[in-house]
Amino acid sequence: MFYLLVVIGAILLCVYCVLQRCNRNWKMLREYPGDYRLPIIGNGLQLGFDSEKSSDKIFKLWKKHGMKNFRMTVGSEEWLLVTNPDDVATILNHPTQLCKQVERNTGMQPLFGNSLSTSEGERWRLIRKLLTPSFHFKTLEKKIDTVNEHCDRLFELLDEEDRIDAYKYLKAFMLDTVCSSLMGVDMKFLDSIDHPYFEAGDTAMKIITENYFSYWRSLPCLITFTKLYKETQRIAKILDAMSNDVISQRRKKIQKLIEYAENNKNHVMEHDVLTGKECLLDRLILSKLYCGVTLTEDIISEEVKLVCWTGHHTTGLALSHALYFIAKFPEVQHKVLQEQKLIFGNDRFKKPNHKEINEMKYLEAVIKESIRVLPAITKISRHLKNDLQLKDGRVVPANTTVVIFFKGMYQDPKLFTEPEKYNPDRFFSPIHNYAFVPFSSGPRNCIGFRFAWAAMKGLISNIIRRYEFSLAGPGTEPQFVYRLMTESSNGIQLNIKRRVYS
Ligand code: HEM
Repeated sequence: MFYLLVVIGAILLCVYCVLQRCNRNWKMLREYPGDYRLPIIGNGLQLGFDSEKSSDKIFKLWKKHGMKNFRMTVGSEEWLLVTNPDDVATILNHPTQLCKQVERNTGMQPLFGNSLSTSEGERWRLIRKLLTPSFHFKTLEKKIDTVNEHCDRLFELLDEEDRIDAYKYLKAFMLDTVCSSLMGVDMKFLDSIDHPYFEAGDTAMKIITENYFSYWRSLPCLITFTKLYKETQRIAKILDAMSNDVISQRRKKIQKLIEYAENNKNHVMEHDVLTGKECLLDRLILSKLYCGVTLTEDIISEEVKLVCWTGHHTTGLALSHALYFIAKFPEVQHKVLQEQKLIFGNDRFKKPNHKEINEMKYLEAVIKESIRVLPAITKISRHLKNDLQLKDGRVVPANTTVVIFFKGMYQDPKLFTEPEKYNPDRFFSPIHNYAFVPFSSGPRNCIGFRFAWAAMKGLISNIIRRYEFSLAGPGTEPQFVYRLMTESSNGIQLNIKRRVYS
């Protein structure tokens, strides 16, 4: 009887503590605008049941609450949606608030395990440190050479076409570039643009978005009976097969290189495997050499899967969207071309180098404006481990999910005048340093941002001197959907014609 009373007492104490804590959190959160919350589901119904439309609904709520930071309760989780750039700076630059949102991680983990983008603590620190040298700016010149090489292969295909779905070609181009530059293998995806990996990669994005907005996702007993679960298993197998293929091809190459080095002792230090900067996969496979820890096969496979998918999907979308706007606005296309002529004269075939890529300021503004209008990633997040004070003195309590809502920020007239207009020139006027951070910032920013810029500017520089682009015409206008990334459900259909220089 005594023990029973102790147990009941302990349970009551716990309940009391939880209620107290919620109450404390709620007192802090209700300082922000937001709607009335229903018991258990909170404001969940306001997101609806179609995950593809949830981001649009959040956008409408943001407008309703004065285009300012606002709160929502989704199931049992508290969200603060942030669009104030001063607050974005505080959050992203925080040295210890580095955990990602629980909902997003639950969405990604079935496909990408506990890889760099979802992990925290020791695992995240170890892998981040191990992979960072592969993205160092000193490695860029070589990466640009790889971009140029794959452009040649891409143009052999485009020369045969007069109309393309840019997604198909540019995702394959990016995946080949990622595999060659970072994995040290030539996978030749451009030779099979209908490879099942691409359908799997697209479906992965839908699954992550659906998981993100499904309240019942954290009940595994319910999930295992759903169609979504079976689909997730199917996609996971395809993504696994691709990364395992990449790893086994590189392992064979490493083996050959080591044998060669053993037989030719003078050449040992000359090879990439032993200088170890460029090839990300070598750093994973030979991790003992670089960080003193041997990684398991599972860890290597998860990291390769993540880098291949995220590296080609985000950049492939951003590139396609930039070409879409270039095709839609002939005056923008003309200015991009003029800038190329200033750099290369009338040479349509000169491959750009790092210095020339840095000179392409107008092209950079075009890509930025394309990402602003169609955010490659619509939101990023941090799950707060401790209370966090924002600039106006209000405190966001621990356990809140802070969602940096890019889609809202980029449409905020306080930050971008006439935000509905596509106007690359706006990037030549001063803007708040944290009003536009598509690659995030601070200790957990996008590890691949330099590579992404080099690939995007390198590809467009090559392609725009070779072809003219226009929209494919009535009935083909892209239907944009705001998943965790912005995508068109019917691709990006463009007319393409060999360019004649006047
Ligand atoms: C236009 C292209 C790209 C965009 C817009 C983009 C954007 C982002 C953003 C917003 C994040 C989240 C950062 C955060 O939560 O603070 C991220 C993370 C990441 N990105 Fe990118 N990215 C792009 C290309 C790439 C490429 C080319 C690679 C690699 C080849 C890459 C690899 C990663 C990885 C591994 C992470 C996780 C980093 C971590 O959590 O430590 N991304 N990216």
